[in-house]
Amino acid sequence: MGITKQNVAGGGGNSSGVEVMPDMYSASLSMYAASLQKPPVAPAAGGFIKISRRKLLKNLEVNSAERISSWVDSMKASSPTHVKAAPRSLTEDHSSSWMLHHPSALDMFEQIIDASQGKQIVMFLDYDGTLSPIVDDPDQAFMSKQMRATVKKLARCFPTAIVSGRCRDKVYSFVRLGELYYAGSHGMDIKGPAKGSKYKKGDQSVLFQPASEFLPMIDEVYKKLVEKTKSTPGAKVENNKFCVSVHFRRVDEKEWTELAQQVRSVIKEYPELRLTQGRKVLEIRPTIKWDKGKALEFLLESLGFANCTNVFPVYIGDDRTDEDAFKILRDRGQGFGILVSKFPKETNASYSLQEPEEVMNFLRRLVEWKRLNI
Ligand SMILES: O=P(O)(O)OC[C@H]1O[C@H](O[C@H]2O[C@H](CO)[C@@H](O)[C@H](O)[C@H]2O)[C@H](O)[C@@H](O)[C@@H]1O
Repeated sequence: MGITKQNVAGGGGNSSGVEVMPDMYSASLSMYAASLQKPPVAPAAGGFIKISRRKLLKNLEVNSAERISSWVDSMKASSPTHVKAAPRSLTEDHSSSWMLHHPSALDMFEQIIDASQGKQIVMFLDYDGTLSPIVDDPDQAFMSKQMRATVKKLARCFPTAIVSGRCRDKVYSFVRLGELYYAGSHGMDIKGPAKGSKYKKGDQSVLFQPASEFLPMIDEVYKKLVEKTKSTPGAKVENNKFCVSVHFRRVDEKEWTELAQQVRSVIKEYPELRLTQGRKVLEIRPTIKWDKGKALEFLLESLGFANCTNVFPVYIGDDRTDEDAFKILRDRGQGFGILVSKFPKETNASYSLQEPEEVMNFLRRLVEWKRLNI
């Protein structure tokens, strides 16, 4: 394998180890950028920056308040109710121009197949919001029987991997298909098929966990977050093994600032961790240079397609964390990403699908095309 532990170690967040990925709709983007680009203070003679303790504490407080406020702006921006607040005509114009650049993968099916001709299609599927509809309770995010049957057939036709922010065991308990590759914890926990995949390489099953030394820390942070957020009604902390999710889908918007402060008060003690955001969820993970994009490259390599030109990876996902994988495909100029979204979003994906039902239809068409073209 060309990917080692050494080249995944290293910082991914800013100097405080905390990074929020802001949403395109948010005015917070510029505020966030500005907060990262504060003019440097000129050092005094001798290389020291002279600053009184009182001023230092005051600065820390202000920075912390700014950071909390940019988190909350970003939390609001990721909520469709805020996105819909734009004037209707503007939304419609934006929407149709977005669809021109990211057409439906179902409408473009023939063109997609033409582009893949002669190449090995490899399928990468996100779970929540892609294979299963978004629901209020993360423990109830089941995929339908029909979707499961479709993914099973898909895996007979093409090498297939599930790439999820969830803990690998949890996503496996939802999907229950032993013939797939699974990358849990945003790609930080990769395992090859347990049984009967014709795409399995060799006898050994792949197992790759680039963040294993963070396990005790993540466990500790999970417990602290559970304790800290228990006073916020609706907050739910999920242990995803190599990362932790703090859900605010069921938290009243008036409590979001309080929740952000609670999360910040825990993770400020851990510069080795960073914060990113998904759909109504704050995600805390190690600052190693590893994400769903790196997991995609690792899996292609494991499948024997490291330097191949005749491979055609297709990645389908709905979340900000899936953008890392879309970008890898765009940069490699191989295959493409499909964003699952009902709303226009800034994305590196080439095509779009509106919801898991459309994802299932797209996968069924792939299976049918393969059946007719063996
Ligand atoms: O990479 P994914 O498979 O998309 O995982 C990302 C997060 O998905 C889950 O949360 C999301 O789905 C929940 C169930 O529909 C929903 O309640 C929540 O608001 C969404 O953010 C999962 O629970 C998280 O741990 C994952 O990080």
